[in-house]
Amino acid sequence: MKVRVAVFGASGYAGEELLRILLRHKNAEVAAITSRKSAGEPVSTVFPRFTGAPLVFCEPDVEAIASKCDAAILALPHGLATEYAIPLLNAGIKVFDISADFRLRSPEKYKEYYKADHPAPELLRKAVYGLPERYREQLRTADLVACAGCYPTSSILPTAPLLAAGLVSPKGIVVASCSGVTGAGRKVDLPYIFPECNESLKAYGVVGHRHLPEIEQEMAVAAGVPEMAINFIPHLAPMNRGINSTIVMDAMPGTTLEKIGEVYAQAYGSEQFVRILPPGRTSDTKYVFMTNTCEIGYNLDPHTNKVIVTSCIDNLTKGAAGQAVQCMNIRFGLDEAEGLL
Ligand SMILES: NC(=O)C1=CN([C@@H]2O[C@H](COP(=O)(O)OP(=O)(O)OC[C@H]3O[C@@H](n4cnc5c(N)ncnc54)[C@H](OP(=O)(O)O)[C@@H]3O)[C@@H](O)[C@H]2O)C=CC1
Ligand SMILES: CC(=O)N[C@@H](CCC(=O)OP(=O)(O)O)C(=O)O
Repeated sequence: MKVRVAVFGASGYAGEELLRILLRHKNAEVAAITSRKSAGEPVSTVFPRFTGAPLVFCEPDVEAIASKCDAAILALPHGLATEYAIPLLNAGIKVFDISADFRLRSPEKYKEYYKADHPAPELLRKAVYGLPERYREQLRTADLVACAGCYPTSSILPTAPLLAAGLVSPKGIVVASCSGVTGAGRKVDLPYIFPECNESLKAYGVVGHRHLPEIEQEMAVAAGVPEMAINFIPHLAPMNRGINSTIVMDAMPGTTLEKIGEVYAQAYGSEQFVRILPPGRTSDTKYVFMTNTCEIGYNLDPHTNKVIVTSCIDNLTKGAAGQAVQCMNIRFGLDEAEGLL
């Protein structure tokens, strides 16, 4: 079986990574790639690495594209997904949205952080959160998948099992994350040009970043509490791709390194895309570069009684395109790792 996949926003960074994965995927066929600026151009004009692939960018014309695909992956700037998702869903296409548009369950939180009413709150209820290690069963039947964000993926995977097992307190958690510059998209904008971000490491959005409610939402589900309040401190790091999140949590009484290791082994021992390092080690973006893996290291500091975990992903793979394809593989009953190893 070949799933016919349309990629909306294929000329961006997430789009490029989707094409890299989908072109080697045994059970997927790229049915359409969209870009307004490059419509009519062969894919190699924008990405020479795909020279030889018989793909030409087209306008994001939903009706024309819906008739020739089974799945649509939306790699568009946030705020646009609803206008594409509704007609695609009506045409029976499975939709995998890489943007943030359907990730928050609460329309009120969406309004607070995205400064607009959600255009289709009923779709927030319908969407399944696209983080396979947490929602695999629901993904098997999902029509609309809200792929987890990049910072949230790196934050939720290492914390959820510890919160669920009661090894750490849900109060007072601090997540400090560093992202490569491709996280900001393929655009020309002063803070992201080479002289500005090279040889520089800088925090931004230290209060109220738009990924904060997404991380809190999923941590609260894991902890079994109605709401959580954490600090999320993103940084722009002078590298192209990769995210490292360092997460500091209060250990609950009786928490030991051994227990943390056991909980991780139970949660992720059979997961193909989560690597738990031996106790005392820290994760490194170098070892997840261009992979769909989340690498997690864990430590316990007896001096302050804090659990300190580090977690690395490639923002474009496990943080975006790889995650979307992993969700698509699950939804279509394919080998979950197809195209991703
Ligand atoms: N970069 C990352 O690490 C991650 C990104 N994401 C999310 O994935 C989405 C894509 O990100 P990224 O690839 O970085 O973004 P880019 O800016 O690199 O690419 C955006 C793509 O969308 C197209 N596009 C832009 N505006 C419109 C429009 N109004 N209508 C139709 N198409 C449009 C662009 O092509 P054209 O303008 O030619 O139409 C381009 O192909 C975003 O929502 C982002 O937040 C999620 C996780 C990680
Ligand atoms: C470095 C950088 O600018 N990162 C982006 C987040 C990356 C991203 O694409 O966010 P989504 O996962 O919500 O789509 C930011 O801070 O807004």
